[in-house]
Amino acid sequence: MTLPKPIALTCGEPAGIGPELAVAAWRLLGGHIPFAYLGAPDHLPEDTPVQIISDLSEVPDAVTQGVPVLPIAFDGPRVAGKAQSKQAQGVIDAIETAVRLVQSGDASAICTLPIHKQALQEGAGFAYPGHTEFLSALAGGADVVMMLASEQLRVVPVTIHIPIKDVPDALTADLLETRIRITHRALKDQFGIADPRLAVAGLNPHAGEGGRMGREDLDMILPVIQKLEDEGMAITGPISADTMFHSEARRHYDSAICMYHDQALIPIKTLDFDKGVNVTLGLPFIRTSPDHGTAFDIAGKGFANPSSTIEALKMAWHMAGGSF
Ligand SMILES: NC(=O)c1ccc[n+]([C@@H]2O[C@H](COP(=O)([O-])OP(=O)(O)OC[C@H]3O[C@@H](n4cnc5c(N)ncnc54)[C@H](O)[C@@H]3O)[C@@H](O)[C@H]2O)c1
Ligand SMILES: N[C@H](C(=O)O)[C@H](O)COP(=O)(O)O
Repeated sequence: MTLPKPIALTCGEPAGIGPELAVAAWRLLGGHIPFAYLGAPDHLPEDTPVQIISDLSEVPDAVTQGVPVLPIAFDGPRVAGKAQSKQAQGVIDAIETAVRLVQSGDASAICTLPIHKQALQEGAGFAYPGHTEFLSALAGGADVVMMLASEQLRVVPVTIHIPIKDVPDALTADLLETRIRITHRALKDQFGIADPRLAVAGLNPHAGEGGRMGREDLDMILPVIQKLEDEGMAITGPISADTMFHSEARRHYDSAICMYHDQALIPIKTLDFDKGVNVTLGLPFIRTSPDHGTAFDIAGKGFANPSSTIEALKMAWHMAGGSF
């Protein structure tokens, strides 16, 4: 059987926990999921056995000896816990390199370690609020969906990285319908669910309480749901967001569609912070990521939990056709 190509694992913010997570993942996965770290070899913890490679075809041999590293130029050493402006461009270069490798077919998927958005904006004028939007742009403006997924729950925020005050205006019927259709398709194609069931949250308290606490639920969300239901989609809502995440409620859907970032991410990070995976749907390639950020407060101290990174690598590998 032919194995999928290796995964390109981008370093993310070197001041964060990314470098130590890459090494922990390599040790725990024991080479069963071949990946290359795209970053600076000297940013990895001191005792790391590093295998410098120049091409991803070298990964299957290299990964049994050490962490395969495809070097990306960085200005200076890592300072754990403190982002340096001069290193912001290297972080972006690693992501762009990974995308080139997956688009050329040299990588089967990309997995991204956390970036610090503020550091990238201040250091390199990074114009995107996150990987999701940057990857969409690198893929030619693809309509994408941010999903966070774990064994217990999948969630999709319809609006993503925008201020809460802008949410009502950004939420349109077109956007909602597009995000739902992409999610539905991906649940079939990438998660193997034959007839996905979707539960859509309302925007307002009690999903608007019949229009008494806001009209978006009735005027915009409900008609989209009815249209998709008429087409045969298994979809319900708008549901009051405060009651759709308890264990009995979760048994009735395969993904929750939420109206804004924290409505979606608070429940999954509360239930499954250690094992949640951030996956971008709608791209012409596979992208996963751990569900946490750069964790500057613990970077370099050696106790960052690698479980979410391992789950992200496993999901990418599985989606690429690999087994583990
Ligand atoms: N995929 C990504 O690139 C991504 C994801 C989330 C947040 N971020 C960014 O990360 C930066 C910091 O965000 P934040 O402080 O809100 O969240 P965070 O996830 O970095 O940290 C929140 C808390 O969780 C802890 N934590 C996080 N990951 C951990 C791990 N693997 N093991 C043990 N403890 C862990 C941290 O120590 C901290 O106390 C922000 O710039 C944010 O935008 C990036
Ligand atoms: N919203 C994500 C989270 O809180 O986990 C995080 O910011 C990552 O987003 P990107 O994958 O777009 O960087």
